[in-house]
Amino acid sequence: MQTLHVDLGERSYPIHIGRGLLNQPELILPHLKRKQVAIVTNTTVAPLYLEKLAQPLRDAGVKVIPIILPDGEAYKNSATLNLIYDALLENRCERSTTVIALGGGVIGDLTGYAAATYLRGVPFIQVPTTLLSQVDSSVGGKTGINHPLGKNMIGAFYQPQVVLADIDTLSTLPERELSAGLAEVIKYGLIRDEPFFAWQESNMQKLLALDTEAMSYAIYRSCENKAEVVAADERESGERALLNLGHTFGHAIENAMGYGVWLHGEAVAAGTMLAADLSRRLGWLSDDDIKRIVAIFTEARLPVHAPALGVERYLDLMGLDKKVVDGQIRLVLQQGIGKSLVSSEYDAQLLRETLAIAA
Ligand SMILES: NC(=O)c1ccc[n+]([C@@H]2O[C@H](COP(=O)([O-])OP(=O)(O)OC[C@H]3O[C@@H](n4cnc5c(N)ncnc54)[C@H](O)[C@@H]3O)[C@@H](O)[C@H]2O)c1
Ligand SMILES: O=C(O)C(=O)C[C@@H](O)[C@H](O)[C@H](O)COP(=O)(O)O
Ligand SMILES: [Zn+2]
Repeated sequence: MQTLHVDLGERSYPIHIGRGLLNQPELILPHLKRKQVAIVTNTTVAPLYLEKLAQPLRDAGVKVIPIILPDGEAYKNSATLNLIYDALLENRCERSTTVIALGGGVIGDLTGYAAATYLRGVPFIQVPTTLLSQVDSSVGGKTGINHPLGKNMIGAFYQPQVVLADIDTLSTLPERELSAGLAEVIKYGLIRDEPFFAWQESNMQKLLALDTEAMSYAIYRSCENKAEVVAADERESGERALLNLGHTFGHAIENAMGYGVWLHGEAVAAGTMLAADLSRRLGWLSDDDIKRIVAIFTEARLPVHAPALGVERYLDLMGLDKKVVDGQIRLVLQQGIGKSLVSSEYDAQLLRETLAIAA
C-alpha cells in the first residue's frame, strides 16, 4: 500500500492506494468518532463490494447502516440526495455517525454533499471503486449534484477524513468506464505534468490491461498532482481551475445529451480536444502537440470529436459554468503539453470557429 497526504491544515487527510484495502478496517477505525457508519452505495456496486467492506467493520464492532441508491449520472440529483437524508434520519444517525461513499464519482459527489449538509456536517470517508473516482473525484472535496440546467451546479467543498482506493475493485469495471477514468489521468499530464503524459504514451496498453504496477503508478501520480493543486488552492480561487481542462465544453455536452448518455470522462476527452483546437488557433499548441493529444485519447478508446450541438447551444450551456466571471466564459487552455492557463483573453470569433468544427 502507498499513502499520500492532502495538506490542508486541520482538514488534512491521507489517501491510501493499494490492493485488498476494503478488507482492512484498521484503515477506517481510527477515523471514526463512534462505532457507527452509514455506507452509501448503489445497486451495481452493492452486490460486488458492500459486504466486503461492511463485514470486517461489523467484526470490529461497528454498526453498519447500508444505503443503496439507484445507479447512474441521471440520479445525481436532489431526489436521490433526499433518499440519503431519509435513510440517515430513519436510522437516527447523529453528528458522530460517519458516512462512507462506496462507489464511483456519482456516489462520492452525492454522499459528500449529504455529509456536508446533514446536521450541518458529519464526518465522511471516500472508498472510490472506479478509476475516475480513484484518480480524481474522491480527492479534493468537491461534492454536489446536477441541476437540469447545469452540471454540479449545487454543492459544497467538503473534505473527507480518509480516501481508500482499492485497486482490486477495478477488475469488475466495464471497459468503457475504465476509458472514462483515463480521460482524467491524461488531464494531469496535459495541464501540469509532461513527463507523466510521456509515461502514459508508453504505458497506455498496460493501463488498459489493468497491469497492477502501471495502474498503481497512474493512480498515485494522478492523486499526487491533484493533492498538490488542492493544497495550494482548496476553493478554486486560482490554480485549481486548471483541473477543469475540457470541462466547460464537456459539461455542456453531458447536459445537452442528457446526463449519463455521454460518460463524464468521454465528455471531458471531447471537450479537451475543443480546448486544444482553440489553443492551436491561438498559436499556443503546435500541430504535433495536437497529434499527440489525439493519439493518446484514441489509444485510451476515448472520443476525440464532440457532438454537433450548434455553436449557439454550446455558448449558452457554457455560460452556466462556475468559472464564469461578469458573464465572461473563462476557459482552461494549453501552451504546450504540460502547461496550461485559465483565460478569458481569447478572440470570441476563434471560439466560435472551434465550436463549429464539432462533428
Ligand atoms: N468531485 C470531483 O472532484 C469530481 C471529479 C471528477 C468527476 N466527478 C463526477 O464523477 C462522476 C463520474 O464518476 P464515475 O466515472 O466514477 O461514474 P459513476 O459513479 O457513474 O460510475 C460508473 C459506473 O460504474 C459502476 N461501478 C462503480 N464501481 C464499479 C466497480 N468496481 N465494478 C463495476 N462497476 C462499478 C457504477 O455503478 C456506474 O454504473 C460525474 O458525476 C462527475 O461529474 C467529480
Ligand atoms: O477537483 C476539481 O477541481 C475538478 O475540477 C475536477 C474535475 O475533474 C471534476 O469533474 C469536477 O467536479 C468539476 O468541477 P466543477 O466545479 O466544474 O463542477
Ligand atoms: Zn472531471
